[in-house]
Parts: sequence; structure tokens; C-alpha cells
Amino acid sequence: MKLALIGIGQAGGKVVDALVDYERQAKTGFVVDAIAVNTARADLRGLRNVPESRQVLVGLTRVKGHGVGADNELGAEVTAEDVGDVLSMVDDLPVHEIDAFLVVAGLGGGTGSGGAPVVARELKHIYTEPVYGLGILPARDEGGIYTLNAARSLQTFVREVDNLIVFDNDAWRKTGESLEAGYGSLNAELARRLGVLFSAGEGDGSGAVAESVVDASEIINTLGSGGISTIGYAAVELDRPKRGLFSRLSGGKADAEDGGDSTNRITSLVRRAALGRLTMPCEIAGAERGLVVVAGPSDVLSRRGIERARTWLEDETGTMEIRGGDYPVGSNFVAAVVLLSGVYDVPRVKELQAVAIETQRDMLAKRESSAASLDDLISTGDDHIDPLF
Ligand SMILES: Nc1nc2c(ncn2[C@@H]2O[C@H](COP(=O)(O)OP(=O)(O)OP(=O)(O)O)[C@@H](O)[C@H]2O)c(=O)[nH]1
Repeated sequence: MKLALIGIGQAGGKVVDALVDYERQAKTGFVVDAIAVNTARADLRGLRNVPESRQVLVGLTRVKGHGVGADNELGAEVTAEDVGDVLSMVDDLPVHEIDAFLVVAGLGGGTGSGGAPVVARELKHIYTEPVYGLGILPARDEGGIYTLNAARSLQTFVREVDNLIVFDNDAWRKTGESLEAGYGSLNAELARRLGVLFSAGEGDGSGAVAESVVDASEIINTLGSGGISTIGYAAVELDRPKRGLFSRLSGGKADAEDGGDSTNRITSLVRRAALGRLTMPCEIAGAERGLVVVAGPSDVLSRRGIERARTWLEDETGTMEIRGGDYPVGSNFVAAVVLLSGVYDVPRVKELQAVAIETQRDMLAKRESSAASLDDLISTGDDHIDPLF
């Protein structure tokens, strides 16, 4: 499936950078082009794989290239004011080659959380291709404002895109490591999952043909129109001489050779992918649709294994809408990606919304109490205010 990537804000730009990096190594052509949008000049300069000619600095007259400091209303405003600059850059892309747009943003900050829904809405208005979102949730200890931004943005972003894939930083941070120190590996993990999913059907340049191709329409039908999605992944190393090209499947936690036959290996991999750590942890029962992609050398991609895995996933989720296919690649790893779409039993989202309501209530109470003391001051006729300095 061919994508145009648009990263908004710092996290959005960095994740797009990681996806382009993955694609350059994989050479599968799933990234047609990539754009980075930001209110902070320094963040754009830090990108390695999105050239200056594909970068858009928005809000220059308002924030002078210094970012919006987690103010997502300002992020939305300045992006809306300068959205014409973003759209004219999109206009330069070979849009006729793409199957969909993917708008990527961290939902805790100001630029991405405010700007991503604005850009998504404009793209949907102009283009007929689906517009998907990739939203990154803040970790729990990043503070109330990040939580509030994320809860608000999640609601708006999900409304503006055809489907929102969610990644939860909190579920992925390593214990004992600061979140910032882990960004590189979180972004690589995300790039690997999305890379395998969106590359399926594009081939790996080796000319191997899938028995059951996962083409763009399978992914589009799984993502459907509306709702949120999560992605699971598992890989296993085969006991055979190393082949370099697809050792990138091995990232994360690849198990050593399991010794099972191809059918059992695939069913157990898909099980691990769906029941292991998802990009956004949730109950998989009740998901509306699912897609299973199994990547690896063609001689171990058992059609029977994929069929069995699909049946298992149908039972686990309770939906009959489970698609599946294989993705032959030259590698000594076999990997399974499970995309679950239309998930609704998501504890983290519920928690986020509850915290956001609480934060908003506190802010309102503070505002009301300062208004009340001002009223007291006025009603008592006491106009004495101590000087601040
Ligand atoms: N996974 C991941 N999360 C990131 C990364 N960089 C920042 N974040 C998260 O993104 C959120 C902050 O959003 P940013 O993208 O930095 O902010 P912004 O959209 O640029 O907005 P402002 O800085 O307020 O102008 C926080 O929850 C961070 O934990 C990254 O490289 N990877």
C-alpha cells in the first residue's frame, strides 16, 4: 500500500523520519513521499530523512519558529492560518500514486495535537484517497496538560480521519529509562510494525509472489471508516544461515527457532502478536475487523497456518471480518503483524478521558474561585490591591 506521510509537530516529524528510514532499508516503496510540518524550526532541523524542501514551518508570524509550548488551541489556530502552505506542498506530491495519506502526531504537545486534525480535515475535503491518522499518546507522568491535550485531540482527530492508529508511549517505555532516551527505539518499533503491514503487497524487490496477496484494498477495508486501531507484532528466527536483508524483521523480541512445523509456527506467532503488547493495549474481544500478515521466506509461509490463525482470531475477537495474507521476503525470520480495527474496550483511553475531565474541572474551579474573590472584592468596595512589586 502506497502512502504519503505527513508528520506534524516534533513526535510526528520524528516518527515519519523513522518510517522513511525503515522504507529506505526495506526498499519496498510503501512511502511515496513525506512532509514534516512544525511551529518549531529547531525540530524541523533535527530531521534526517525529510529534506528541507519537504518541511513546512507554520505560525512563523505568531510564534517566530519557537513552537507553541503545549498550547494545542494555538497549535490548531496557527496550522489553520497557514494550512495553505501545507496543502500546496501536498499538491507537489505525486498523489495519483498513493493509496492513502497517513497524518502522524504526538497528541500530548501543542503543534501535533492541535494541527493534525486541521490538516486531516483539509486533506479529506480535497482528496478522495483515505486519510488515516497515527496518534501517539503521552506517558502518564508527562503531566496534566499533556493528558488534557491528548484527550481533546483524540476526540477531534478520530472524527477527522478515516481511522486512527494509536501508539501509547506509556505502555512502551522501558522501566528505569527516561521516556526521551527511549524515543529512538519506540519509533523504530512503530516503524517496523507499520512497515511490515504497509509493505505487504508491495514485495521486497526479490520478485517472490505471495500466495495470498495483501493488497491495499484489504488494508483499507480493515481500517474501514471511523474508529481506532491497534497493531500487534511477533517474530521468530529460523534455524538457517543468516540472510541480511530482512534481519530488520528481527527487532523487538524475536524468539529463537521454535522447531515447530510451518503451520504451528504461524498460528503460535499470530497468537503472540495479538495477545502480546499491542501499540495500544486493549481487549481484543469486540474488535470490529482484523488483518493478519505473515512475512518471511516463502517456503515457510504455510497457507494452512494463516487460515488457522484467521479462524483463531475470529474466535478471539468475535468478528467474522478477519482478513489475512502472506508477504514473502528473503529473511531468516518469520514475523506476524495483526491489525485490529474498531476496538473500543481501551482502558488507557477511558483513563485519559477521566483524567482530562478532572483536570478541566480543576481548571474551571480555579477560574471560578478567582472570579469569586474578585466579585467579593468588588462587592465589599475594597479596591485596595497590593502592588505586585
Ligand atoms: N513515541 C514518541 N513520542 C514522542 C517523541 N517525541 C515526543 N514524543 C511525545 O510527544 C508528546 C509531545 O509532543 P511533541 O510532538 O513533542 O510536541 P509538538 O506537537 O511539537 O508541540 P509543541 O512542542 O507544544 O509545539 C509527548 O507525549 C512526548 O512523549 C518521539 O520521538 N517518539
